[in-house]
Amino acid sequence: MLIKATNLHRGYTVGKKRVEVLHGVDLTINKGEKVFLCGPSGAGKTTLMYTLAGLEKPEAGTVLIGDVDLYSLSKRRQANLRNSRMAYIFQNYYLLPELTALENVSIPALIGGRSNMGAAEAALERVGLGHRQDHLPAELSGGEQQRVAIARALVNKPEIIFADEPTGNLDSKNGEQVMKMLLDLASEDGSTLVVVTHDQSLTKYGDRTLIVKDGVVI
Ligand SMILES: Nc1ncnc2c1ncn2[C@@H]1O[C@H](COP(=O)(O)OP(=O)(O)OP(=O)(O)O)[C@@H](O)[C@H]1O
Repeated sequence: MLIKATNLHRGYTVGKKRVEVLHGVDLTINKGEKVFLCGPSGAGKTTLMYTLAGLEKPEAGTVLIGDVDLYSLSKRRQANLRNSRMAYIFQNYYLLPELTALENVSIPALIGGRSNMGAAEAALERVGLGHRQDHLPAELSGGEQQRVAIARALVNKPEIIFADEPTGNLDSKNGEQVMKMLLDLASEDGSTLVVVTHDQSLTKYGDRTLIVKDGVVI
């Protein structure tokens, strides 16, 4: 067991209205597993992933990462845990526009206090973009930008990669290529992968698909 969530609750209050999103979610994800979170729009997939990923504190319940109770840690220790053991990929890539592809990929190493351009170059090679390292994000296609974001996620060899609709902005052919690349590279490194997607046709590449519906995992 690498991730164990127990009885997670999360809702939002907007004005006077309360929306319950997670109603007591329990799940376990094993080391090296590739898990998709699917389900209808608004079901709470992103909320669940953010909660597992240390990005959104549940109102009740616990998230264990290995034997560490994530939200019982101080904010600083949570940040250290995220930086050292996790990586994130988002639908909108979130590359820094004024930095080159190579500089973007090197950021996680710089945050960790290690300047390692060699590792960043190697990660860009792994996603097939060694020849684009000096390009700015605006000079790359959507699929290429997401491959740079994948290289950035891989560069520190994280234990867990969380991806929120990583192919949501790509056409179906590009999306399938990018998803396959992400799964293959995570497998090579033995990383655990948690991916939110609404595209059920891509879930065949994973080990397990969890359906989020009405605030629970079914
Ligand atoms: N910060 C917020 N404030 C208020 N409501 C929110 C907030 N974040 C999410 N919600 C609500 O929580 C519910 C679940 O949102 P979430 O983004 O987790 O769903 P999802 O399954 O990922 O949806 P989609 O597939 O459409 O992205 C939605 O009804 C949404 O409006």
